[in-house]
Order: sequence, then structure tokens, then C-alpha cells
Amino acid sequence: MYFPARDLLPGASVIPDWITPQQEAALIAFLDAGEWSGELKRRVRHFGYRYDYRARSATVESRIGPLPEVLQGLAERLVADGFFLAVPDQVIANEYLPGQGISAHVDCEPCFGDVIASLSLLSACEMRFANLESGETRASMLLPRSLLVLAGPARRDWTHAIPARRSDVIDGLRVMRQRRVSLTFRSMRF
Ligand SMILES: O=C(O)CCC(=O)C(=O)O
Ligand SMILES: [Fe+2]
Repeated sequence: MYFPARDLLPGASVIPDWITPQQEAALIAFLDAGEWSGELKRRVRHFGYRYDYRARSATVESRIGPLPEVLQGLAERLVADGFFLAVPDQVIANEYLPGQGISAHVDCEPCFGDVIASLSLLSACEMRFANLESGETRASMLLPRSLLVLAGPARRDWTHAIPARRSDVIDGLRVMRQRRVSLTFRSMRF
């Protein structure tokens, strides 16, 4: 079953329509104007610091450079809106075509700070959460232009995953997925 945002997980917040459709279009245009990496099944772009999927880490040596202006603006807004104490300095864009997902994981704890924020673009999809200790599972729909913030227990004690499928059932209706892009903001921990 789907939980309302306030009951999703302790430490999780969902903010609907955190950006406008115009901002969404501008972000997609920006991302598509650069080079996507094909190192995974889904395409990714890294900003600020490169994350090494094999070593499962990001380090000070992996610095790419400052965040591009469009991402820096959003990173600063995450502080202004009270989600982060300091401006996040690492962003990964993930692209999911219908049928693609991300397996259950907790974002690297030694690498990244206590708050993770993920902005959804273009398509809805289901995100599933599982408690590391009890195995309890929960699910939420991530809607385009919504922001998911994971802090505290939601960031540390629960895995999150996106099932690799072509459609989701929302309120009893099967909804086909479209291309989805997410932007995940993190703070390097060093
Ligand atoms: O696509 C998403 O919303 C989540 C991405 C994610 O979990 C990650 O990059 O660690
Ligand atoms: Fe993640």
C-alpha cells in the first residue's frame, strides 16, 4: 500500500511540485546537452564529485568541479528550504527508461552526509523501501517535479529501490512509465 507523505518513513519528506514544469524542461535540456555516461544499465551524469560504482565510494580525489549553475541554484534552495544545513556539493542524474530501475541500497554512508534529496523529472514511478532490521517494506509513488528528502532513519535504516518494470499501478490503475530522470543531491563527507 502507498503511505501519505507524512507517514512514509520516519525522516522522509515528499514535497509535491517543488519545481515548475518550466524548470523541469530547462533541467532536461541542460542534462541532454551534455554527455550521459553509459557505464551502467541506466545512463547517469555526475556533478561535483564522481561516484565510483565499483569501489562504491566517492572521495576528495574524485572532484570534477563546482556544480553547474542550474544545479547550484537548486542546491542553495535546499538549504533555504531547511532540508540541508550546508549547500550539497555532489549531484547524480539518473535516467530510467521504461523497464529500468535501481536495486535496493542505502546511499554510501562514509561518503555522503545525513541528508539525501532526490528530485523526480518527467515520469512517475514507484519507490520501495525496506527496513534493514525488521524487513518491513513500504512503497511510495514519486511524481514528476516532486522532491523526496531522506534523513535520519529513512536515510540510514531503510533501503530504497525502484522496481525495474514498464508500468506501475497507481490507485488501482496501471500507468505506463515514460522516460524518468532524477537528480540526487548529496553532501560529501570529509
Ligand atoms: O532515482 C531516484 O529517485 C533515486 C536514485 C538513487 O537512489 C540514488 O542515486 O542513489
Ligand atoms: Fe539512493
